[in-house]
Amino acid sequence: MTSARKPLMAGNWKSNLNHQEAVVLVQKLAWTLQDKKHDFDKAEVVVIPPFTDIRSVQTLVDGDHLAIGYGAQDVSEHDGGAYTGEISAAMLSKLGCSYVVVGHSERREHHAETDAVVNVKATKALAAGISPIVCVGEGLEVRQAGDHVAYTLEQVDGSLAGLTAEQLADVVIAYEPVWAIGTGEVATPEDAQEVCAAIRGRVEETWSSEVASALRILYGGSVKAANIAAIMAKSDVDGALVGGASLQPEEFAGIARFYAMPDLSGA
Ligand SMILES: O=C[C@H](O)COP(=O)(O)O
Repeated sequence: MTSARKPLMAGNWKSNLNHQEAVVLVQKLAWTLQDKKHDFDKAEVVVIPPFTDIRSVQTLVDGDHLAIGYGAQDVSEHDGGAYTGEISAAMLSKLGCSYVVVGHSERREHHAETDAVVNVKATKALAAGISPIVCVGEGLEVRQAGDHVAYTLEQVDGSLAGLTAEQLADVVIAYEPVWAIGTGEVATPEDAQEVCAAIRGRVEETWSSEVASALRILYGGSVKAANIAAIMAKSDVDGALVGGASLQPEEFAGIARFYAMPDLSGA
């Protein structure tokens, strides 16, 4: 991690927690971070609840002046109209969302989202003033074939196609090897660094070194308080997109406080 890029720890709750449980979790997270004197300059902390929880989280964050940010797990390709079930970027903006996850592997897999769809969603988010967290990453077969870098860079190319350098300033990329998501099978810090560095290199080639050096690239996949310090020690990893561990406030607070954690990797 380079100091010019503020680390971002984003907790993707996926389809977990109703709006009442959401309030309890965010309160516990805020108390834990406050108790441990978390330095928000050292890591931005963001929760990504289901749509139904966002209004409650907004009310809590605003009412208690919390430094915790929040976002959504998906956004519509459409601006509004006759698209039953879709949530537009303007709606998320009105709810105060700073971030939206686009192209999560679970949406790519279960909702057949292509890079072209992810590209439109990222563009809609940016137009509404919301930073897209664009997810990329390979499955196990691709990894075993040794094609993980090329595969992931193709997703980066397709998902970010046509965006300007100015737009890239508000984009976050999350590298999530699918085989490491929810499996307990964490990629090694070296695995994460290899692909995150390749992504940064591709962004430098396509845009510029200024854009690449300012871009935050997260790692995601079985991140825990016990392994985050080793992952964050890598120069091209700027944070984490956390699933399961973000549902436990103590654990997620420990991840956010990676800078105070011992590196237990033995590396
Ligand atoms: O969005 C988060 C990722 O899918 C990682 O999930 P996980 O930390 O449960 O492996």
